[in-house]
Amino acid sequence: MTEDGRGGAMIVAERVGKSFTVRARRDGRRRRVRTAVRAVHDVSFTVGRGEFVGYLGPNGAGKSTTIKMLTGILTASSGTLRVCGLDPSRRRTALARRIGVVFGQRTTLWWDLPLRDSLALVRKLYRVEPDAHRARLAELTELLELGPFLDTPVRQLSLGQRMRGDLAAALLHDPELLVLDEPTIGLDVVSKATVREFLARTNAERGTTILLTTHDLGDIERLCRRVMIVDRGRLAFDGGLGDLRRTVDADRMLVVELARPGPPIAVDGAAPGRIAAERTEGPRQWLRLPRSANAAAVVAAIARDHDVRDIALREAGIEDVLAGLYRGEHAYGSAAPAGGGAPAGPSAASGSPEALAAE
Ligand SMILES: Nc1ncnc2c1ncn2[C@@H]1O[C@H](COP(=O)(O)OP(=O)(O)OP(=O)(O)O)[C@@H](O)[C@H]1O
Repeated sequence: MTEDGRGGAMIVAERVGKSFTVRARRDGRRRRVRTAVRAVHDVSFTVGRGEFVGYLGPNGAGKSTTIKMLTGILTASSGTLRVCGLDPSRRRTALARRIGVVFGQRTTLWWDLPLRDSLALVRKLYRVEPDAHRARLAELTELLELGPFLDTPVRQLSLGQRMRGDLAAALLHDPELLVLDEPTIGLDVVSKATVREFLARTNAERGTTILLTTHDLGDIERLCRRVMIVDRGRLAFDGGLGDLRRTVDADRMLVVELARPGPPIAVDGAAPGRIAAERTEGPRQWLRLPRSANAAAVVAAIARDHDVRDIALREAGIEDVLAGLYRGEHAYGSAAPAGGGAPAGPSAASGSPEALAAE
């Protein structure tokens, strides 16, 4: 990478950590104790120019804290961080000219101003030349379909309209990197589709690097070629969605439709343990198949012993995979993480504060 980050790597995080000091009563004691909460622990990764990366994890995993460090809002407690070749907390203003940031839960627009005026102020903040601004605004207006509400005060915009306005504000200065924290939260299916389509085009056609935090699995499946999963402050997985499915060895589900309702089906001998229906609904039954089970043998055994109308084998969707990971049912694979972080383990310290000192 060159000094200014134009060579290839857009984000380089090396063993980045962040601890917060909080004061809380512990074990019913009256005195409050200062404790350190490790929100992010030794996270290392590199994001290359032009990548579209999902940054995922359960609530409280450390995603927002990471994004705040990347954008210079928070300073890392340990490790080194470079975004566009800059140290975000020391070069916040210089960095702001090169990145765009959207927080789905908050707007950066001026509440009382029409969207058009809000965007004009953004132009001034980022010192975009008037001609470049006009051209870029026209382009964003078309892509994000802003036309019908450009002259409406931001406070009167629907959530979906406001989000499109926020995206325009974040991209008016044509940043190299776009950081998004839950950009589709609360949006209806049509607005989500518009936002996703826009993001996909921005990445593909302008080459904008995008880092996306979301709990919306549709966002991930539609947009992210690479996902990083943070769990209790540690980077637990870094790879493609397909790799994630393979790595976690997620169970498959067999859905059997019998000719008539009957007792729960059970099959012996096709896997190390017994496979039994975990759910029945009239003539339909659901059997969970571990990866180690021989699906053909299970299907043959059921067909031999039951009057079967239909059988379908459902591969685990990304939703099942992530739900299992977050609940701790699957171990993260040893292939992860790339970039040098350690797999999550019982020693991960986020959410388990360490006492510093009694007040
Ligand atoms: N300012 C703060 N002071 C103390 N603790 C904090 C602070 N900000 C975050 N934390 C703690 O750090 C941990 C990580 O929080 P963070 O907001 O980064 O998680 P997240 O992955 O973004 O969660 P969510 O998906 O719910 O938004 C949590 O245990 C949280 O309580």
